[in-house]
Parts: sequence; structure tokens; C-alpha cells
Amino acid sequence: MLLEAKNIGFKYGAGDWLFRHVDLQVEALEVVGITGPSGVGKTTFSRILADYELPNEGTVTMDGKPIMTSSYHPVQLVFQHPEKAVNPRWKLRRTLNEGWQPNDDFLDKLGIKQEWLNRWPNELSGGELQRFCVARALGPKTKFLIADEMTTMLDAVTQAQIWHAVLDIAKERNMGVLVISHDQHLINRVCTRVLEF
Ligand SMILES: Nc1ncnc2c1ncn2[C@@H]1O[C@H](COP(=O)(O)OP(=O)(O)OP(=O)(O)O)[C@@H](O)[C@H]1O
Repeated sequence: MLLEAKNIGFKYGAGDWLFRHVDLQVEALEVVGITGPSGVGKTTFSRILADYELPNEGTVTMDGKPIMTSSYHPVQLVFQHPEKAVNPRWKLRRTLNEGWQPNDDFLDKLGIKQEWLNRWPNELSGGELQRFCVARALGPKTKFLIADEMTTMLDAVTQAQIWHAVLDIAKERNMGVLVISHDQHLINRVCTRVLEF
């Protein structure tokens, strides 16, 4: 499985180019970092890969073909702020089961307690809520996960737990992972190579 972005260029509205001529190839089982100064467009680029935005130039393909966007998207994103990524009016069970139905072993692996499923998002800590966003993004049809500052707001122990589980699951499932982060230590630890934006 190969995710390929070729010659990507993007601008918001009629503004200047945010970036142009960006190329990236990620294969199954690769863990690739994306780094660069604040505001250069790393998050925007990840949104293009996951089809939240259309590029003004260039193409995104999987195994050489355009990605079908009508069903579950094989490129899934997890953001820094889980509270912005869930519906505050849905209990966590509903949010979790939006895309797929993980079993108890899977939830255990990510440190999700059964009792949390019956709570509202505002009744969980940021780290607890982020585990749900990660679980939701790791459905069986996910081929590539983009972690955009996924654990930035978490303490070191929780960061390590979540990354350990995600990398384990990615390996089991033959997934590729993109890691957007300003944390050079994390990038060095988990990534095999880096795209400097
Ligand atoms: N919807 C939008 N409309 C207009 N400009 C936007 C929009 N979203 C983001 N931008 C601008 O695009 C630029 C790139 O933002 P983006 O979040 O992609 O950068 P980034 O490299 O991920 O930054 P950071 O490292 O700080 O997260 C920023 O200057 C931002 O203000």
C-alpha cells in the first residue's frame, strides 16, 4: 500500500500560495515525520491527504489510483485538541462507534475504561478523550494514520502509552503512520524518516 502526494500546491481562497511542489510517499509500515516551523502548512497538507481540503495543484493517490471518497476514508487524522473533534452532545459510546465497533481488547490496549463509554465528552480528561479519538480513527479500513500533534497536550507517561498502543496496532494492521510534531525527541524516537516542510 502506497500513499503518494505529488506536486501539491495550496492556497486559502484568493490568497498567496501557502506551499507548492510538495511531494510525499509513505508505504505501509512506515512511520514518517513531518516537521517545520509554525504556519508553513503542515496541518493543511495533512487535511489534503485525508480529503478535508482539495489541493489547487497536484494529486493524492493510493497505489497509483485516486482515493474513493464516498465511503470510509483510508487516511484518518487525529488532531491535537480532542474536545474539538467530538460532538459534545453525544456520549462517548456513540462517538466511538461512528466509524466502527472496536472490541474490548482493543479498548483495553488504548487504556479506555468501559465506564467512560457512558460519559459525555466534558466528563473526561483531555488524555482520556484523546484515546477515544485515536480508537475511532483506527478502524479496520484505515490504511494510513496522520497524528497531528496527537499527544502534545499530554503528560509524558500518557504520551508514551498512547504512542506504544498506536505503533503496535499500526504494525499489526500493516498501516503507515505520519507524525506531525514539533517534538524532535518524539520524531527521532518513532520515525524512520522525516519530510521537512
Ligand atoms: N481556513 C483557513 N483560512 C485561511 N487561512 C488559514 C485557514 N486555516 C489555516 N490558515 C492559515 O494557513 C497557514 C498554515 O496553517 P497550518 O495550520 O496548516 O500550519 P502548520 O504548519 O500546521 O502550523 P503549526 O505548526 O503552528 O500547527 C497559517 O498561516 C494559517 O493561519
